[in-house]
Amino acid sequence: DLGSDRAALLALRSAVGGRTLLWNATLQTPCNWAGVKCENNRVTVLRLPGVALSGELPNGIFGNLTALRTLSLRLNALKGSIPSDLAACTSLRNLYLQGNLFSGQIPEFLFILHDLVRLNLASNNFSGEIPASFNNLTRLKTLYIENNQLSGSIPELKALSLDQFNVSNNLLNGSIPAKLQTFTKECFLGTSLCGGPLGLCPGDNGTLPTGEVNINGNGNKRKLSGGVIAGIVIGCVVASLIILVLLIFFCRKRSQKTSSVDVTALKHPESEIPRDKPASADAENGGYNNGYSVAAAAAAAMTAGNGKNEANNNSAAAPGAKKLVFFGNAPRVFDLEDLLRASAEVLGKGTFGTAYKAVLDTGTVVAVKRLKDVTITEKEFRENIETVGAMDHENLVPLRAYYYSRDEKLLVYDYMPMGSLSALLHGNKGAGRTPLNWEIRSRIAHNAARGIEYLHSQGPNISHGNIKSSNILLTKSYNARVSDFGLAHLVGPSSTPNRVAGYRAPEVTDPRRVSQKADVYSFGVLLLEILTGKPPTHALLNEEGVDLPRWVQSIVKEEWTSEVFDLELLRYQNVDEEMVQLLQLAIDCAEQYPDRRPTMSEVTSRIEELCRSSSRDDPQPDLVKEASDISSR
Ligand SMILES: Nc1ncnc2c1ncn2[C@@H]1O[C@H](COP(=O)(O)OP(=O)(O)OP(=O)(O)O)[C@@H](O)[C@H]1O
Repeated sequence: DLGSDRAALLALRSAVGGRTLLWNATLQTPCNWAGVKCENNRVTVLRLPGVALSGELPNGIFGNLTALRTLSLRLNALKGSIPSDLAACTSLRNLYLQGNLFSGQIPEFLFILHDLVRLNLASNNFSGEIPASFNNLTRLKTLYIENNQLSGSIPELKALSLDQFNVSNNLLNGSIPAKLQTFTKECFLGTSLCGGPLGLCPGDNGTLPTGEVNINGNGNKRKLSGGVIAGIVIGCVVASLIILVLLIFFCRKRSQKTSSVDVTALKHPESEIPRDKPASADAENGGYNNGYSVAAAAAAAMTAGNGKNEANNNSAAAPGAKKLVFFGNAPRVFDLEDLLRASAEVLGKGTFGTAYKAVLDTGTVVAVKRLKDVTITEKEFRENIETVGAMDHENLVPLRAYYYSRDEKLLVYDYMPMGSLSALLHGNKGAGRTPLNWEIRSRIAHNAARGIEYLHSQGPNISHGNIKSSNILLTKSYNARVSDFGLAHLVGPSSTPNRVAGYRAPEVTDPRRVSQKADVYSFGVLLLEILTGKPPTHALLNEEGVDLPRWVQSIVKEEWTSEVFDLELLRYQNVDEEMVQLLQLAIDCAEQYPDRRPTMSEVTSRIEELCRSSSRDDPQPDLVKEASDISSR
């Protein structure tokens, strides 16, 4: 009954949960505890993903939770074997244990659970062979067992009709059974398997096709004759020489080009920006230097060397180069002339150039970014900017238009009146400060995650590349929008200011070589910043400062404690479970190894899950939860 379910949950908490599961034990019913769902007075769903559970699951707990249909303990630090009394949970349909440290063989008792539909044991330390008894689980649709130490060959799984399957990164060998050969090769990589998507096995049809070497197999390579080897070596040497000659040729061409750019840059030096006050409003403080008017001068600087003059002397410019290029079908409400006449004010100087607030005659306010150090070609620039302009999501700051000429590159964005998250968190500590309670912070985190998730959904190679709190801008109602996306691809090599380093994933050694997983890292640091109220700095650059991920991890390792959280946040409420869950998510995102970080869509659904009670603008949380349950990867 519910009483014994409740007792079992509390036993689970004291065995592996420590203080991370802040379930309110004074409540008689466990049905409102985070991660718990009931039906007909029994606990049917237990989802505790990524909440730092650790240690071994003892026997005697799951034997009581016999009505469980979904059990998710993924992304924790559970070790040892799966307790055998789980066999009593015969209604179990979904079992997600991926991302733990479970070891030993895949236990036989799992095959009594005939209702299992989704089974995910990936990214653990399971060893031994894949049991043929999987054939008992005739309803199984998902079998993920990748990233383990499983050995031997894959048994025939004739009784199963799987939709999802992955055995990659195991010690498996032998041929892929016919029934599984419909899955793509990614599902088998990192093993010594052969056949199906990985190509023929030795001995299939007598021999390997001529010239084919099984790159996946370990002992399956056929010996090549001395003549063939000599041929390959000579071929490689000749090819390297040709590449070398081509490289020298292109480098020469490129250096000629660079010097011609330098000459034109001298004609329109940066010094045209008024120097009465440095044009570097502290971006970390929001960059709103009211009363500092650069007005017409800045507007002129924004378009230095172009406009009317250029019409006469820049005949090399592409057709339309003297015009603002607008995105989408929206009517052109202003043109370059209007922008020139606008009064402008410096918002701040960033990695890619200086940002201005420009107020047009019509009253329209826009933010104009004047890019510096653009070294890619015009064609590349226009292609890249088209991709940026095509992005359309309520949590992205829309890029309305751009201007490109040889000497000037301008980007026109919607102006965001409430400034940046950086300014909100670290600016104005005195009276008149917007109090940042949990509701606002968690909503900003959710909005930003959605914006980045949208970007990532546009293609595997699309990433933001510069996620940080000064690029999270706020609307009047404190909804957040992500800005500055795609700019890393628009400029050439340039030095990156120190403050970016605190957000940069450890594997990103060249700031332009960004990836979605690197974005997830930066987003993790951003979450830590939201929760701790501390700006990230880089240990190497500022020994006094905090390396946020390391600092938080060191505290969390000792004991879960309220010390990590921003005091301002704690002024409104005690540390509660959602805050701890968001902290755990932040730590997961800021994992050192990219593969261990969640994807942005996983991040969004985890935030949605934990915001459900506090956020009113949560879109269809149940749908999202179901989706994350099914794809739980
Ligand atoms: N559309 C906008 N509306 C309002 N303020 C903006 C807008 N775009 C940028 N800002 C503000 O202008 C300042 C400078 O922005 P900018 O993006 O040039 O630099 P940054 O964000 O500090 O660094 P980076 O160039 O690396 O992104 C920041 O404080 C930023 O919050």
